[in-house]
Amino acid sequence: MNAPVLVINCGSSSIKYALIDSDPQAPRLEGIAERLGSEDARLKGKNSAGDRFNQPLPGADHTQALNAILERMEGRLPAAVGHRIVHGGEHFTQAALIDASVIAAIQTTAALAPLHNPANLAGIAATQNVFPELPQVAVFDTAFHQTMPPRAYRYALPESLYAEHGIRRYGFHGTSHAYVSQRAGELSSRGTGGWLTAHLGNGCSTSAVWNNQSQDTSMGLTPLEGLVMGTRSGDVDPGLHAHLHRQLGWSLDKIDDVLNKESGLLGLSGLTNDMREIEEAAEQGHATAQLAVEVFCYRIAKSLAGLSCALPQLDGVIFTGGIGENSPIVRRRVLALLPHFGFALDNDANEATIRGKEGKLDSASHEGPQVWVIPTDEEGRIAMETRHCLETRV
Ligand SMILES: Nc1ncnc2c1ncn2[C@@H]1O[C@H](COP(=O)(O)OP(=O)(O)O)[C@@H](O)[C@H]1O
Ligand SMILES: CC(=O)OP(=O)(O)O
Ligand SMILES: [Mg+2]
Repeated sequence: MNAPVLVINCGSSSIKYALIDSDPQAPRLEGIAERLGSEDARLKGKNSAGDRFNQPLPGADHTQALNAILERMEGRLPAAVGHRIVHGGEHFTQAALIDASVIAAIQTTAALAPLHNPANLAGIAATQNVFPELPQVAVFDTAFHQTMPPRAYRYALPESLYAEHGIRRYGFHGTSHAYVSQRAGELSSRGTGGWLTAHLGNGCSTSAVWNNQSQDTSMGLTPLEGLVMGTRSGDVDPGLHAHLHRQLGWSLDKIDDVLNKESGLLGLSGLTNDMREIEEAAEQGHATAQLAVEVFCYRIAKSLAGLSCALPQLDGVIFTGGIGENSPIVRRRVLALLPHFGFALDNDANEATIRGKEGKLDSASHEGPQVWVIPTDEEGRIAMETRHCLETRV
C-alpha cells in the first residue's frame, strides 16, 4: 500500500491530523483543528512546502473541520484512515479494522475514558461521513500494555470487580512507549533490552519495557493514575474522594473535574498547565511554580525507580513528549533523584538536545544504563500500524 494514510487524533474540541506517506522521510501534511464548536475555531498546520497556515473556521464542528482538512490535502487522497483510540479495554491487543462490532466494543469502554473515547468515536463518525469509501483502522493507546503480567495490572480489590467489571490497570500512551523503546533498541549499543520510558506531554506516563513488551506502566484504569500532569493530579490517596465528599460536600462529578482539569501543574502552581511558563516563573523566584517543578520531577523519579522492579536488567531511560524532548531542567532534576542507578548525564549534551533532536546524553565512555531523548512519533506509528493491519487482514 503506497498511498498515504491519514492519521486522526480526535479530542473533544480538537482534531490533530497528519497525512503520512509510505516513505517515512517524505514531508507530512499536518496540523490541528482546535476550539471546535466555538466562534474561535481554527485550522492550523503546515503544507508540503513547510509553510504554515492559520485558517479561521468560526463555529465549525468535527465534520466541517474534517472537510477543511480535506481541502488541505493538496489533491492527495489517503488510502486509509488511522484513528488514535485511547481506551480499548481488554478487547484489543493490536490495531483493528473499524466495523460495527469494533465501534460497539469502543463504546463499552467509553465509561473508562470519559474524556477521550467519546471524542474518538465522534471522530470516527465524522470521518466516515467525509470518507465513506476508505477503510478506517483503530489504533489503541492501551494495546501495547496488554503484555503486562497480572502482578502489574491487578488492583488489590475483590476479584469480582475485575472479572465482572473489568476494573484493572490498562495503561495508555502505548504507541509512544512502543515507538521510543523500539527506536532506542535500534539506536543504542544495548539493543532491545530493559528500558524505562517517560512520556511527558500534557498527559504524562512512564513505562517499563522488556524486549519490546510493556511490563508495567504508571497509568491505570483511566489516564488519571500515576504522574503529575498538566491539569491531572495523578496518584492521590484512594481515600480522598470519600473525604472530599463527606467533609466538603463535593459531588463525584466535581471531584472528577477537579482531579482531571484543575490539578497537576496548574493546581500546584496556580498559574498555568504549560511547563515552559512554569519554568520561567520558577526561574523568576515564583514559589508555587518552583514547587510544581519539584513535585513533578520527584514523582517521575519515584515512578521510574518503582518501575525498575519490573525489569530483569536496566539498559537505560528514554525521555519523550513535549516536556521530555524540550526540558533539560526536568531531565537533569529527575536523574539527580536517581543516584543509585548509575546514570551519567552529560550536561552539555542535555542542554543541546531540544526541539526534536534525538540523542544519547551520557558522558563519554560511560558503561552504566544510558540516557536517551527520542522525539515520539505517535502519528508515524499509527500510520505504520494502520498499514500493517490492512496488509495482514484475512
Ligand atoms: N521548551 C520547553 N520547555 C519546557 N516545556 C516545554 C517546552 N516545549 C514544550 N513544552 C511543554 O510540553 C507540554 C506539551 O507537550 P506535548 O507532547 O506537545 O502535548 P500533547 O500531550 O498535547 O501532545 C507542555 O507542558 C509544554 O509547556
Ligand atoms: C491518555 C492520555 O493521557 O492522552 P493525552 O496525553 O493525549 O491526554
Ligand atoms: Mg503529543
